[in-house]
Amino acid sequence: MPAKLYKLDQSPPARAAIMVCKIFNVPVEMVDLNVLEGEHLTPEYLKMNPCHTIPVFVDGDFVIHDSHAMLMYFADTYGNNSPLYPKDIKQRTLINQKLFFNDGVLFTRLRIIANPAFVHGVKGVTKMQLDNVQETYDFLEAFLSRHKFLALDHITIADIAAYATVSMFHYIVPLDTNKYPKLAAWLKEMEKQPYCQKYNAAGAKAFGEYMKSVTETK
Ligand SMILES: N[C@@H](CCC(=O)N[C@@H](CS)C(=O)NCC(=O)O)C(=O)O
Repeated sequence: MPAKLYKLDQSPPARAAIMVCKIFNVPVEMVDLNVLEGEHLTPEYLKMNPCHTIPVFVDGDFVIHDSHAMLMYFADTYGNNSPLYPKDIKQRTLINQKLFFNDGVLFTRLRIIANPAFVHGVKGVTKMQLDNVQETYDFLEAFLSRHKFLALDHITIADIAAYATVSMFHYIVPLDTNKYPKLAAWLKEMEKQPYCQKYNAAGAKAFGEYMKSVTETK
């Protein structure tokens, strides 16, 4: 049986997994999940991923239920020493740190807004939730003042994971490009990457516009 990636194009972690699969030609069958129909809540899906999140990668009895772990696994297994995830332990640690930053800070701050709206139909957003997104622009600007990209001076899997998330932020919190020039330049550079254009742009736009429509301040 071929390996499968359960995904949803509107989901940032799923898009990051798709982009890295495509970059490294990971042999995988892509399976779309309809969250609105509860396809992530079936007993079969919960057996693979009790947390019922998307994406999930399954290869026989080997299951990965976190996109960041997937990116590391895809790079190590199919990346052939790619600079996207170098073997040098210090560089790797800097990349891992920014992958955890995406999961723990960037994506979490988006998920707190997006999940209630998309999964549970709860509309509206608090000022604090928007301020939390705004604050990530300060973090990102500071990181991008140290290196050209988030972890190093070249693109790594951490940029791909973070871009999948941050490319949606401006729909809910407009970005002041004068105040955040490094972040604006990083967004522009990432936007140019063919895999971002092909596998991120449409999903980010669709979900971003949806988010904009449901996030009037409470
Ligand atoms: N840390 C996980 C987070 C995945 C996640 O929260 N995905 C959202 C979609 S963007 C989801 O599945 N939400 C549905 C749910 O939690 O029931 C990852 O990186 O894969």
